[in-house]
Amino acid sequence: MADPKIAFRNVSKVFGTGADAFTAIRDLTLEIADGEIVTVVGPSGCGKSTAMNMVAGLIPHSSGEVLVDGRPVSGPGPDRGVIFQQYALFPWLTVRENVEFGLKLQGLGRQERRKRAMHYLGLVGLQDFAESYPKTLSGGMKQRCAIARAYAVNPSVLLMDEPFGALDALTRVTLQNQLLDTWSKDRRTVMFITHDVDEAVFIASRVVVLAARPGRLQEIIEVDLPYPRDEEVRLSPEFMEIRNRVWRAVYRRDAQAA
Ligand SMILES: Nc1ncnc2c1ncn2[C@@H]1O[C@H](COP(=O)(O)OP(=O)(O)OP(=O)(O)O)[C@@H](O)[C@H]1O
Repeated sequence: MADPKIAFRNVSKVFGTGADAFTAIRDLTLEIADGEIVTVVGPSGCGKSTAMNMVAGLIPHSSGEVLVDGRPVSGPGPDRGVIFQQYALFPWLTVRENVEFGLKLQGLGRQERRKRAMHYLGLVGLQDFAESYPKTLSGGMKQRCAIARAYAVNPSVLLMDEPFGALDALTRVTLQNQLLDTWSKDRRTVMFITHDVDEAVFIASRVVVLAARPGRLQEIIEVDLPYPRDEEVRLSPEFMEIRNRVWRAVYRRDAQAA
C-alpha cells in the first residue's frame, strides 16, 4: 500500500509494570489507506479500543510505531475526529453550539462557525433541532449531533468506537446508510469499531479481525462489494458469505479458547 493514512508497525501496548504488567496488544501491524473505511471486530478485550485510542493520541503505545500521514502520533489533533458510543455532548449548549464548539477552538469567526455548523447539521438531518438542547433529543439524534460535531472540524480521519452500539436496530441502519452516504461524498478515512458483524461488513472495504489474550491481528477479510451499497446488498448471497467468514473468524477462535 502506497503511503497509508494510518499505520501500525509492530505495535505493542502493555498496561502497568512489573508483576502487574498486562499485554493488551502484541505486535500489531496494519495499514489503512487514505479514503478507506475499515471496521475492526473481535471478542471483548481484544484491544479494539486500545488500538483506536493510540491512533487518536489518547494513550501512548509501548513499542513499535503508530503513524498518521507517515508521522508518529504524539497526542490528539484536529486531523483526527473521535466519536464514542456515549455521545458526550455538552448539556448546557444547544445542538448548534455543540457543533460550533470545536470550530470556536479553531478560532473561526461567529458567522463562519454558524454556517459550518448548520451545513453539518443538515447533513445528518438535524437542522430543525439546531436550537434544541441535548436532553430533548433521542439517542439516535444525540449521536447524529456528535457525528456532525466531529465532521465540522473537518478531520481527515474519523475514529469511531462503537458509535451506534447504544441505538435501536432501525436507527442503527439509518446511521450506517448516512455514514456511507457522507463517506461517498468526502472519502474520509474511517476506522470503525463494532461488535456487530453485519454492520462491520456493510460499511467496510476491509474487516480487521483481532484475537484476544493477548490482542493481536487474526485476519483481514476483504469486502468485495461495490459502493454505493443499499439495503439489497444485505440480502445478497455475497454479503452472507462474507458475513459468515467474519463470524467464523471472530467466534470460532473464541469458542476454541474457552
Ligand atoms: N487503562 C488500562 N489499564 C489496564 N488494562 C487496561 C486498560 N485499558 C484497557 N485495558 C485492558 O486491555 C485489554 C483491551 O481492552 P480494550 O478496551 O482495548 O478491548 P476492546 O476489544 O475494545 O473490548 P470491548 O469490546 O469489551 O470494548 C482488556 O483486557 C482491558 O482490560
